[in-house]
Amino acid sequence: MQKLVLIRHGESVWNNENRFTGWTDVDLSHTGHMQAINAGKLLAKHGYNFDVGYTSVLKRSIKTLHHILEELDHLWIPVTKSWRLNERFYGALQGLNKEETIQKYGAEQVHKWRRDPNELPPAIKPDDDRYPGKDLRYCNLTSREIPLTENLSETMQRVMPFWVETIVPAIRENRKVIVCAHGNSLRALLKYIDNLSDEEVTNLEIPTATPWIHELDDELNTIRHYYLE
Ligand SMILES: O=C(O)[C@H](O)COP(=O)(O)O
Repeated sequence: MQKLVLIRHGESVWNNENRFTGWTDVDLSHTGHMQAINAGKLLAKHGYNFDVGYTSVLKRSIKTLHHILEELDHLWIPVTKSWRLNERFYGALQGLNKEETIQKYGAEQVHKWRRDPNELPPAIKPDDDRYPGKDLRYCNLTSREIPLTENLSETMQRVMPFWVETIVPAIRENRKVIVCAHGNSLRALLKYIDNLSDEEVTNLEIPTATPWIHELDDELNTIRHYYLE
């Protein structure tokens, strides 16, 4: 039996301001830093340690993992950062306040944008300042890989190769793995590895900075999962 630890980043400044974030590189709030440190302390208290860590290329997730590894005195382990673990790209919603968006478009539409796996938020255009193609960290992506908007199914399509080609081989080599990512990239990952239905994934809400333990069998199917307390 292998234990895989998944964790969503701590509260970000825009989580706190209730704004759609997506690929915007927003920092952790003070609360977010504290949540991440506490998550590290909790993992330490339960005797966890890791051989390898994976995270996105967004600082709220990178810093959360860093805090955790610092608390475990494990800052030295290899950490791979990949755009494939980024939050879902929220298109033209990025930067908007979620409550104001509900007032403008209605609760039903906003719920669909947020939780329907097949609903696409309004797209940006490549001349938009929010276009990731303007950001150096994405310079090796093809134009097809750079999103203008994304639904959860598309997020799953880009998370999946990272799971299959990078994380799975590490688990098969018996390495102890922690993945620190985002609400929707983790939902996408779970949809794939646990074969969740659209309805199940729609109802899946992942709290910030709470270690989520997945016990896996030899085929890497989840036997059980729980949040560490
Ligand atoms: O990108 C965001 O705004 C959040 O990290 C996730 O938002 P959601 O819960 O509205 O999908």
